[in-house]
Amino acid sequence: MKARIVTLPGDGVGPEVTAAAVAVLEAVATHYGHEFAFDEHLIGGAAIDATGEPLPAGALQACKASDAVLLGAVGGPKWSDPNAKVRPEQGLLALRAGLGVYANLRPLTVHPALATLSPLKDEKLKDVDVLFVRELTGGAYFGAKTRGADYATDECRYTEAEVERVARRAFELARARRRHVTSVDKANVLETSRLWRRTVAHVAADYPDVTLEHQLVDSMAMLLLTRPGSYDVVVTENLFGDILTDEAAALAGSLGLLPSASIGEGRTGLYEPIHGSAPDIAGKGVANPVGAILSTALLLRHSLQLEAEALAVEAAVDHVLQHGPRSRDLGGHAGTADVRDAVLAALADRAGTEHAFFGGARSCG
Ligand SMILES: NC(=O)c1ccc[n+]([C@@H]2O[C@H](COP(=O)([O-])OP(=O)(O)OC[C@H]3O[C@@H](n4cnc5c(N)ncnc54)[C@H](O)[C@@H]3O)[C@@H](O)[C@H]2O)c1
Ligand SMILES: CC(C)[C@H](C(=O)O)[C@@H](O)C(=O)O
Ligand SMILES: [Mg+2]
Repeated sequence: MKARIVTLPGDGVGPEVTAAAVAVLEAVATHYGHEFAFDEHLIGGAAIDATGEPLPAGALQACKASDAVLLGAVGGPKWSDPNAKVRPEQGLLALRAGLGVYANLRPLTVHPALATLSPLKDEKLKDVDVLFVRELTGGAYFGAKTRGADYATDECRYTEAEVERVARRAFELARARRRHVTSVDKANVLETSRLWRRTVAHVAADYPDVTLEHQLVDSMAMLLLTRPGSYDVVVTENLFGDILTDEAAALAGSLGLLPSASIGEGRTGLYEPIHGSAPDIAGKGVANPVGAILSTALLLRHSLQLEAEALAVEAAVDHVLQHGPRSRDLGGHAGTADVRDAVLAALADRAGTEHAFFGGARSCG
């Protein structure tokens, strides 16, 4: 198949992990007979430096016209002055809103070979398979903001329609999994959470085959560490989802491991690792590219409907996590390029085996 993919490397380690992810997509195209055209644009601090804006209009236009967008990360100390008028993160929020990608899927599993890196070193880890569905285009991120001489406000606003559409996504996804949804809110305090809880319960009535439980976010933060194996699909609002998924990444062994897919009603999905620009290790060639590479698997699955190719990328990553080489965050010494090359080799092996087995018959997807 032919596909147009916009890449937005961004800042810090963003360009390093994005380059590794693009190499994997290029290899998939070669091994499986696809044509992927890549079109790189600026976002974040790099875009501010070049144009004064965190998301130039041309970049957003190119994203909207593409089949999928692959993003690295934005932000960094250079652009973090609290008095700055324009910030890299605004570019990312404008992109998410511009593409209308309201559902951010963040899968969490713990690779058995990495279990010793997790803060939980016991049986609890082996059953961990959680899909976080984070609402991505509403809440405090997008409400009105004010700043006075000695105060500031961030309005947190949700409409029923915004909650309903992300809740439906969560229930649909649960149907293809273990049919359990945990909705996380702060309904004991926040009005938006009471609207959230009521709306999710209303949606649940259309999915009698899926069980729904409600959980307050503070206790959820604890339960994620004490019984992570009890969760299937976890749906929550924007800010809670941001925080809980970094916590979840620690269970997996490193923030560098987790991928994400952001989808809406439009045809273009946005794919990015959940980590940031990691200023402390940027430019050293040591960032873990696995979160970005696994984001390409989600891109192949959700935007291009290439399930076999997505599974091949995931299997190649599994192989590398099992046998190494490992980047520093996983206790190893490998650089970004070493991990990339090992994934590419595992992918080539697998594609070779599939071709031998199927006689190349499925190579054109
Ligand atoms: N999607 C995004 O673009 C995104 C996401 C999160 C944070 N940010 C931005 O990134 C900047 C830095 O934020 P932060 O330091 O709080 O979070 P961060 O995710 O950049 O880094 C947190 C810690 O995790 C480590 N880490 C992150 N990614 C890694 C990788 N691939 N391999 C190995 N280690 C990795 C870092 O070295 C650091 O110690 C901020 O400007 C923030 O707004 C952007
Ligand atoms: C950079 C920031 C705006 C972003 C968010 O909070 O959504 C990041 O933390 C993430 O998780 O993608
Ligand atoms: Mg985050």
